[in-house]
Amino acid sequence: MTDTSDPTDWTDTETFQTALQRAETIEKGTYFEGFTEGDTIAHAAGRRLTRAGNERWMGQTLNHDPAYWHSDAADALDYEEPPIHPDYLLAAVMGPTVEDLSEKGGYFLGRTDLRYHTDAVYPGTELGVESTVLDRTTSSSRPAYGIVTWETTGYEARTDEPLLSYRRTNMVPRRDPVETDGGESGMQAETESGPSALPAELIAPEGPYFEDFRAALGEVAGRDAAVAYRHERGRTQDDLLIAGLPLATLNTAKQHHNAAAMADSPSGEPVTYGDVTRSIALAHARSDERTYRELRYEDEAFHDFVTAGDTIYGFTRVLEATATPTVDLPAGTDSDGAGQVTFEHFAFNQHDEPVYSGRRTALIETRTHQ
Ligand SMILES: CC(C)(COP(=O)(O)OP(=O)(O)OC[C@H]1O[C@@H](n2cnc3c(N)ncnc32)[C@H](O)[C@@H]1OP(=O)(O)O)[C@@H](O)C(=O)NCCC(=O)NCCSC(=O)C[C@H](O)C(=O)O
Repeated sequence: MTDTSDPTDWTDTETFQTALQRAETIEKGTYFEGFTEGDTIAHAAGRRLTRAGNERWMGQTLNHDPAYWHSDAADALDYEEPPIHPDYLLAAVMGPTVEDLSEKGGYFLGRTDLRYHTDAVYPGTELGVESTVLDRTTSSSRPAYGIVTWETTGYEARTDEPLLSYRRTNMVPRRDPVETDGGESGMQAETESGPSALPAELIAPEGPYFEDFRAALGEVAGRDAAVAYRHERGRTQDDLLIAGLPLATLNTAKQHHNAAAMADSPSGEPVTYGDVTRSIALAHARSDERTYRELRYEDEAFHDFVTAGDTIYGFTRVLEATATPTVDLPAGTDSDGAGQVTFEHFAFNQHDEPVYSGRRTALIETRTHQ
């Protein structure tokens, strides 16, 4: 029987605070010491992908490509129906991994070898997600942290069909830090080492088609010049971007939604989820090109925090353009009417400081694609 004669007033503030000090916390997440190379982790069930979730992500990040919500536009890009946007798919795959891999906090440092395995993913897909610990190493600059790399695969849970995979690296807090994190950001280090030499001339392509990127590369070939340009749009960080979008993908990292916990962190406040920052910069770039398919991403890195009120802009460098794809195409992708372009994209803030960079290979429509 329940004892109703408890003399303790648990709602008395002093009593309650004492209880909080004495009580054990049932923890979430995994410290660095909890990861063993080679271990595979099956994450909790992922989201059932919906048009509403897709459109919320796309609308807020300025990925306003109608192929992902309008049937005629989808048909023009050879889709059966408007598919799930690749950036939303990526965030929805990473979301359920956070509880197991990165909820303890620490920095999302970067990701590489992101590949899409299938031409399109449609609403109604139910995600399954699995990760393997590839590497764990002590951080020499921050003894309070270790550095862990995982390989993650997102698949259709009912058929086991792989949808995408990537390798992600985070700093992960150690259970027993030997030192607190007082390190400075990567941008500070870069400033101290001084600017590196740029090509004498930066030019922009004349249009958004494959031929325009190839012509621009032809123009700079053999000269002290590069195809590199900025995109005009910016997106200021608000609560929906910082807390709303990651929570909608099941991303439980406290960095994005717990202001009290973040008050004691180096940023002093919640920070934007790396994949939101990235998606905004990519949206700016995509608005100046005729994207046909996303193929792969390499060497993505997050260089500095993004917080409320920061405005994210995009900058693009064009590295290569080939009429015939040189990378493996996702199953079912037909590259007719498109050429392969490799870009380096940057997100930067209102102080012109880069906060994200990554290499992206995509199929870009040719002028003749109907
Ligand atoms: C994180 C930073 C503060 C680091 O700054 P700085 O110390 O100047 O940079 P270093 O280049 O020296 O890197 C520190 C150590 O980390 C290793 N490192 C860095 N990048 C990688 C990588 N891609 N792969 C492997 N290892 C990497 C370096 O080798 C250094 O190692 P060591 O010398 O042994 O210590 C600064 O970069 C920063 O502030 N970045 C922004 C971070 C951020 O805001 N990320 C996105 C938001 S957080 C998020 O999205 C969380 C997400 O939800 C999740 O759950 O993951």
